[in-house]
Amino acid sequence: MSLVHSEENNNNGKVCEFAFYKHLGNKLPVVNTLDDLIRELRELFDSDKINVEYLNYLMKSYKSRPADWKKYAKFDRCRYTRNLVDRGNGKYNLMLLCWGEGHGSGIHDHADSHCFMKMLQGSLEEVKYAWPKCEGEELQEIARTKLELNDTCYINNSIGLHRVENSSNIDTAISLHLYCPPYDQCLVFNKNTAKTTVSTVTFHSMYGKRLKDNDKILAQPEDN
Ligand SMILES: N[C@@H](CS(=O)O)C(=O)O
Ligand SMILES: [Fe+2]
Repeated sequence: MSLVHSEENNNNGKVCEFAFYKHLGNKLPVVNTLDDLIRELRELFDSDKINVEYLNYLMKSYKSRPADWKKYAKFDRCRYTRNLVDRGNGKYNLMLLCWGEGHGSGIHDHADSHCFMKMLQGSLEEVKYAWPKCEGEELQEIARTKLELNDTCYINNSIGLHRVENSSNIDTAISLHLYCPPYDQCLVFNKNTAKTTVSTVTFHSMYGKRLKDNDKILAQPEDN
């Protein structure tokens, strides 16, 4: 499986409105519900070549409707949770991340995975960092983005590292993440020293069912 850009997309990696449209032969699917989105994603990933503009289009065109996803939205008091929605035939993981007030991730990479993200509720701040040149140096911030309802964003290791935070102390936030291929380990970085630790990521629930604590694998990235 590989991710490809539409040939017509010469807009420096930005999504070209017409690229996927031409790719589809002018037939755009209707994505009204989360089930529509899941169906269209599965169909897209049936192919060996995944058109990135089209995947972006699908993530953008779904408009969040809480009734669609509330069965997956399970929070923890202490940290953000990862809740599996669909395994996409082993080619990708689609999941809901539930962020309590003040919850955030540590600074991390995404292994060899492409990460597409969409806001379903509330807002989050994403801070991107450059890869450190050597251990011992402080990580350099390269971008800071506020993500509001229905916004989408994308990251992979060639773009850099990031951390995500719900900075509100009154509202929770929920985001939808697609990782292809799925990954279960990533690197977590200390902001001041760039020292890394390997972190195994896990699910809080799968298909709407909470996992017992002893079914969960090791730890999730630490905040720092
Ligand atoms: N990539 C993180 C969430 S985020 O901070 O982008 C995870 O899957 O746990
Ligand atoms: Fe991430």
